[in-house]
Amino acid sequence: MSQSLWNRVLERFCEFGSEPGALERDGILDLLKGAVLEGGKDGYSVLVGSSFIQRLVQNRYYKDLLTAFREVTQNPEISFDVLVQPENVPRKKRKVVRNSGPEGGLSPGKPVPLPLGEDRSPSWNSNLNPRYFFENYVVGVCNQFAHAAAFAIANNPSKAYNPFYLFGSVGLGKTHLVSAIGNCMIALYPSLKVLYITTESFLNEMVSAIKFNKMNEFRERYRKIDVLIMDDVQFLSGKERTQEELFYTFNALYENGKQIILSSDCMPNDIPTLEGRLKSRFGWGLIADIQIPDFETKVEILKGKMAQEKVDLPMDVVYFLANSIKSNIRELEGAMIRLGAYGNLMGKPITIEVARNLLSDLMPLSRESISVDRILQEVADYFKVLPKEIRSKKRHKTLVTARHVAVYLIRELTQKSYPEIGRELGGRDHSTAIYSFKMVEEKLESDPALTSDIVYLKKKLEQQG
Ligand SMILES: Nc1ncnc2c1ncn2[C@@H]1O[C@H](COP(=O)(O)OP(=O)(O)OP(=O)(O)O)[C@@H](O)[C@H]1O
Repeated sequence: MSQSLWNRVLERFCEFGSEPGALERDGILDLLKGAVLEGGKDGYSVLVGSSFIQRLVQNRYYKDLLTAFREVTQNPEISFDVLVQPENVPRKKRKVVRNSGPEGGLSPGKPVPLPLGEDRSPSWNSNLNPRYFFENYVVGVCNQFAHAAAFAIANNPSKAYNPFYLFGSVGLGKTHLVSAIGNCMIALYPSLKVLYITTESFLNEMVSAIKFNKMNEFRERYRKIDVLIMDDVQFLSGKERTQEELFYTFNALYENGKQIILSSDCMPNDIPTLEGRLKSRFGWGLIADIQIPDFETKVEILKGKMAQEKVDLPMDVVYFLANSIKSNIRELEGAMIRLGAYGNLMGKPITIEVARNLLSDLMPLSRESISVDRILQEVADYFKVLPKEIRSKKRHKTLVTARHVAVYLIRELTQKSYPEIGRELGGRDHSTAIYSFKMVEEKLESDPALTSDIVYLKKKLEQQG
């Protein structure tokens, strides 16, 4: 009953969508759909998944939600609290952790009501993607430093590090992290004017302002920002006029103590034809990078994305993806979505074989760069036997297991067909190779020891290329 009331409130809330802040609202909806409405005559509580969402709702959406709530219930007196629902929050702490939100101290515990704010609805469109926040950003060795810096900046705008320059190669989570800073800031400090803009949009706005003789308005708009988040500044390369305009914007903001956050795919010095004065300014504060994630971080990211997108893949397929897609998280995510869609549309279980066939375009490199001899050597070392024994006809237990594992890894990590694998393994028949592969594939579901053997060996082979 309460939940259907909540859904009606959300429907009404959506209808306020043409006002400033509508973009954020579209994203906040996803977060709010997971909330639970409790209560009755004396008042209602909305239980949300984390203190971050609590703050976001409280500081930015409360007034509109309350209006929607009152309209739907036709009760102008009614109100609700926003509480954190403890069991909705991930508790696991491991080497790779999903962050529990800003301020460290905002970690979930017993429900914490916040004082109801006065009207603090947004009148400023930050242009931030509301799906990117600290809580769904997985922290691993690859991004620990960048994350810590981002977190500090989010909590102390303009005081911690200014400017903050984040770089890393394609699809490694730069936009996610800089957006998380912005989203956290507007949750903690609702009156801050945070603006996220891509370098391309900045350029387009400027070109249009020049065309329509509106440069004063353009400059005015950028001078009144408290936090400028500019994504992909490598695209400044070769754009002299844009560089010049950004230089003036940068100076005005910096001199007024405003926070500047920049992301790029390389260090300032490596952006071709970037003016020296911008190069040096970009490095005035803190430069941090995001590196290629390790296997565990990729698995953790995949698990988070699967939960978010409601995709259910078996763990061996998750390991397979994390192992095969080397460096681009966007590709990893795309692969997961593709497999999820295939599973839904075809109604078939997703196996490693299916994944390999569907995603062959994403993983050609890993399948070409590892030789059969290397795989046999690694497997032999691991099981303390010799490669020639794996190829032999001998059938004692360790050798049989090593042979099955070798077949499985060759099939996974190379382009070899089953007949070729059979030949490589001492002239065996292709049906023997298929049997070995299937044996391992089936056992992976139920045999943790075998799974960890495979994961270890794959990781080792892939790392050394
Ligand atoms: N550590 C992480 N935790 C959770 N999700 C991540 C992480 N790193 C990347 N992602 C996800 O990967 C996808 C790509 O990330 P994002 O767009 O931020 O990358 P980028 O570095 O800005 O890419 P580009 O260089 O193309 O601009 C996003 O969906 C993002 O949520």
